[in-house]
Amino acid sequence: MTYALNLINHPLIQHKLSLMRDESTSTGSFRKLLREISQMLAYEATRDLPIELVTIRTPLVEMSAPKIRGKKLCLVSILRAGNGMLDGMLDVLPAARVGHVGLYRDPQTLQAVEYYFKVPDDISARLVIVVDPMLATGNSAVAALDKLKAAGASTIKFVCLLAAPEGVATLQAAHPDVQITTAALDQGLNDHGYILPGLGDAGDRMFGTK
Ligand SMILES: O=P(O)(O)OC[C@H]1O[C@H](OP(=O)(O)OP(=O)(O)O)[C@H](O)[C@@H]1O
Ligand SMILES: O=c1cc[nH]c(=O)[nH]1
Ligand SMILES: [Mg+2]
Repeated sequence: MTYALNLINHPLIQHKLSLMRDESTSTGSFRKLLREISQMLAYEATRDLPIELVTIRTPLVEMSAPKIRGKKLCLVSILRAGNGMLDGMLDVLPAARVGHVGLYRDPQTLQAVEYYFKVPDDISARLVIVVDPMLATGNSAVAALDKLKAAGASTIKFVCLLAAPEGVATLQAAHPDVQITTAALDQGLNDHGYILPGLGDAGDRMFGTK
């Protein structure tokens, strides 16, 4: 079974995303907006977490109260740009463990090149939420998920800000068990593998490196 794309059409997210796309938006605003949108995407991506009723005492009475049941969380950031989403996700999910996958996209081949990999030892026992703002060709996401599954991860979600149809198709073909949540599905890729209309290079805009 392949998960349907989880496209989040919330007006607040769409408004903030339009500000991020605007080329005149400053580095500081870009970072702040990505953090805010990621808080909301964390909320949407965890909508289906199972809950159980546990007995607690309020200051007045005993009650059966809902709490999240099942696997604990591990957020995984695809460096560098994933770190901009990680901050917002951790605002909402502060107890989550965190892993990092260092990947950059070779500008000629558009293949992902790995330079770092560090995840919690107990990743196989956790629900893994992988974050990267851009799903373009899908090569980086597929490479990250290949490595995470090899390290034992078995329940994985992927959350991004912008997706190209090509990237969604590639990721769903390689990892049909992974649900993709995104704030927008754009038109496609240009000749250099950039998302159109997109927002440019997410890492460079977030860190001011160009
Ligand atoms: O779907 P793909 O075609 O693989 O492209 C998406 C990747 O490109 C960007 O990273 P980049 O390689 O620019 O690295 P950076 O985050 O360090 O800037 C982005 O953050 C994704 O990881
Ligand atoms: O449009 C794109 C594609 C890949 N990486 C980016 O940062 N932006
Ligand atoms: Mg980049």
